[in-house]
Amino acid sequence: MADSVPSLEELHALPKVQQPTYDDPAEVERVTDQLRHLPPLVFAGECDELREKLAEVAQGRAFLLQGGDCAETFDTVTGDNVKGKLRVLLSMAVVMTYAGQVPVVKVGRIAGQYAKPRSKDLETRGGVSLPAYRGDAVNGFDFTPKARRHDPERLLRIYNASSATLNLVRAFVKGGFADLRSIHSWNADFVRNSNVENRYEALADEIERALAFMVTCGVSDQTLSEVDFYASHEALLLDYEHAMTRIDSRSQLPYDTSGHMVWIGERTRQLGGAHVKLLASVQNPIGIKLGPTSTPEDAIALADALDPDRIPGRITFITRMGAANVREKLPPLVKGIEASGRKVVWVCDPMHGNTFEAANGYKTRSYSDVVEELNGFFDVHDELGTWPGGVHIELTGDDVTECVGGAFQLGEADLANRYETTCDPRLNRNQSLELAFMVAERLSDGRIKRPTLIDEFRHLDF
Ligand SMILES: O=C[C@H](O)[C@H](O)COP(=O)(O)O
Ligand SMILES: C=C(OP(=O)(O)O)C(=O)O
Ligand SMILES: [Mn+2]
Repeated sequence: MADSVPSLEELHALPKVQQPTYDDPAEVERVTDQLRHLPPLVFAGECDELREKLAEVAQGRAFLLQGGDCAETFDTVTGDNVKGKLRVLLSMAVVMTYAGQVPVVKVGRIAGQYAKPRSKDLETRGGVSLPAYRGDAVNGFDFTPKARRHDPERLLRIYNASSATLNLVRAFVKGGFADLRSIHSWNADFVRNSNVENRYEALADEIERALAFMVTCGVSDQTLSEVDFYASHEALLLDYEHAMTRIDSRSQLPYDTSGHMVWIGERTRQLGGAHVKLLASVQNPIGIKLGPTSTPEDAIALADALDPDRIPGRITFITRMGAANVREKLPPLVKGIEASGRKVVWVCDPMHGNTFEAANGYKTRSYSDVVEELNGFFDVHDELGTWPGGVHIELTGDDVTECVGGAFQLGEADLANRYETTCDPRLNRNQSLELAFMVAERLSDGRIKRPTLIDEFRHLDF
């Protein structure tokens, strides 16, 4: 990649948006100095490995599942919470791999997703205005002046929280939890009688039979017991991401070691801006969010700025058009990039273009809009002959009530029951698994000649 890492001063001199306003620069410097001396959270070789897997996705030989919280919080860095997110992601991946018949690259919005861009700088309640909550990396969720102060010390806390999370994720995925032979137990405490559960259990039974056969044939134990799982987040806070950027001792090249994959958000992807400049200088695979106002020229210019050498797997475009826009807005972008000769990963984020406020004031999304955008995404790629490379989902392993619809037909009145997100509404575990079946169905459409598993499940009445 072309650029060397800019100094922090150079970065801050560039146009930048969505940054904290700290009141004591000396405090920020003390914190970033400490961060610079702490060990990297990820190893450069792992970032390369993920980039190579994403290159396979770009070629249409694999599919990306990227998912997790909108905003991780310090309070939810617990064993149960991390396990819950991991098991829903692993279950989704199994459904997509087996029913969709495609290898799935697994990436969490996890171990670093602590900073949020916001539409408004201030939040007003009962006539009182305070700084908006910008994620635990910046300030606290409580509506008090003390909590809402932008506190640089929090950057050290996100380092520690990310480190604890990643440590557990690594232990789970390499230490036996992800063993394919225990897929039944990942969802052992499903809500009984759910149609999603029936489908999952039927699929798990079939996989168990297939695994028994593979073991008999001599497939190695390690293949079944370990998975590769990667961490990603939005690289929003320039001070933090810059402090976590290190030179790889093997290659002498810079990597942002705060996560394996980092992405640039819809609000911070200005050409010539600080975020693009910083991420252009590191070797990690990079995501770029593209909303409905993006033009093909924007997409091409961003790809050129971030990937002048056209390194396979480097660029993932995460499109978030909204269900009503995707069929009109996505094709010009895909055509433009294809015409430029690039092979990128195209991922659908069916969440961020479909947010609305329910009558009772909750920020929510409808499961049917999510499915509608995904269907539009698959249809567009079918028509253009390009590969629909993956999905990017805000989800949780808990049975929260934040998005309406889905198998249990959650209504707006149900939102109050378990609305726990501090930012955007997430799919709960059942909605997430239901979505995985929908995606698997689209992936296997017309590609698998034998009667599909989905056909076999039809009698289950879902
Ligand atoms: O994921 C993030 C949100 O979409 C973003 O922070 C904007 O949310 P807001 O409109 O509530 O500020
Ligand atoms: C803020 C987010 O998305 P976007 O940049 O697409 O709005 C997000 O992914 O949480
Ligand atoms: Mn979000």
